[in-house]
Amino acid sequence: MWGGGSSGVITSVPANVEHVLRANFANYPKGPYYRERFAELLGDGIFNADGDAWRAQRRAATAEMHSARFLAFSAGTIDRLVHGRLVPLLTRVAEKEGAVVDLQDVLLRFTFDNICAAAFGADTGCLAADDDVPFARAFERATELSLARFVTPPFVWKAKRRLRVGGERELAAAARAVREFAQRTVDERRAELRKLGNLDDRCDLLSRLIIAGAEAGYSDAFLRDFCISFILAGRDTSSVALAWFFHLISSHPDVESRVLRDIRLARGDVAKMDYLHAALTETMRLYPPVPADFKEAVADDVLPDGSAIRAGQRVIYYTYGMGRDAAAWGHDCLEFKPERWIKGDRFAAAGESPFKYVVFNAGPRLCVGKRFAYTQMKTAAAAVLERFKVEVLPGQEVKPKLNTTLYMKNGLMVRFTAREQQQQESQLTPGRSQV
Ligand code: HEM
Repeated sequence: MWGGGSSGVITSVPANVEHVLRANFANYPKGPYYRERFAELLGDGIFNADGDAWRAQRRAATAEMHSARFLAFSAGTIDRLVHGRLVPLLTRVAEKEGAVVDLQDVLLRFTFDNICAAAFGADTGCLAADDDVPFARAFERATELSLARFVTPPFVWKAKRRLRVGGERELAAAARAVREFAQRTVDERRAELRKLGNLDDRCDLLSRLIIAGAEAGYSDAFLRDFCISFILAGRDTSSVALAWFFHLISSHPDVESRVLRDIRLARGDVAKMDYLHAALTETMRLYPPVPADFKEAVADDVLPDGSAIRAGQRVIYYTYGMGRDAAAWGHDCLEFKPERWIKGDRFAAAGESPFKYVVFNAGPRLCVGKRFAYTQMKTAAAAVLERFKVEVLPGQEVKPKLNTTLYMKNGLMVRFTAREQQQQESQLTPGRSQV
């Protein structure tokens, strides 16, 4: 990449990916190229860290996120947001004659609120707000401007950073706003602990880490960076997956019927929604929220397919291409078929190498939020689909945006119709199909 100031190999071969992500893990950290570009926003947070700093945060994150306490708490935050804010908002849209909404935008607001509630115990209120929320806006700008560094020659953005001009000046301000918000939340939570003597009523990650930190000695910077990394990792990925899911469902009525049946049979227990789980998994095979990712080699190496890698070069693995490879998925690899993931009537990924489907990464740096993400996506999809028929407006161009997250470039304009209303209308209008 001439502009980006780096070189390397791009691959979609599962054996190469397994080599990088697991077999020779120590040789492929995120590396300085990544760290430098995200330094202002992420500091030493888990998403940006390698070595001991990464290991310490990974251990803390895994212990907390797999605890029964956090699982119950996060399911509660998801439920409250879905039923207390998302469904009422969509009901208002459905009630307005002819109203159209950008579903991707609504979902992005939902997941931002959700990840902030889980990470900080903070109510950012994006779903309820008519306008942009300053913290969310600062976070978005800081992310966009950090990513711009990946495609700008280093001497250009480094000179702008030194001179504090243009996008670099804006990045410094946006990252400062994010870090100040995070620091304020840490200060307030520590003050609450001093006042009450405990944080027993709080189950968010920050509060649990403050308690755990009494022994482990986590600094304010550790806590702040950890939470910011979590927001970056968890804010947009599940919303774009959901947006692509609704898009695919709208053109596959047979899949929609099976999803609805699955939702009804599960009676509100998302763990039992196997077909919905499969439909989301299949959506992300075709539209992975993180379409490509990379690691940087510490020492010279040779990949299993014979490609030579020099120290400092990057290995980019192309998740989007891997999901659409006939060699891995068969001649129907471009078709949306959730049945691929069903054995009997249960979801089954068994037999699939985790290095063939690297949507959540694989190996020691597997996504920590995978379970959270599925609960969140299934709860939201079930609540929406059982109440509304989602009609994607015809004539719009739905296509991916060139970005590190697979957003829809122009959003997804949809209309909602309440299911009961839709049933009445289809009884009155002969020929209109009923789901
Ligand atoms: C559909 C939704 C999601 C997808 C597809 C996804 C995908 C990924 C991928 C590809 C990575 C590896 C990134 C890298 O190493 O470069 C990752 C890491 C991570 N994800 Fe997710 N993610 C999702 C949702 C979430 C959520 C909701 C959270 C938080 C609750 C989360 C937390 C994390 C964290 C903390 C890491 C860093 C792990 C580490 O480096 O050890 N993710 N995710």
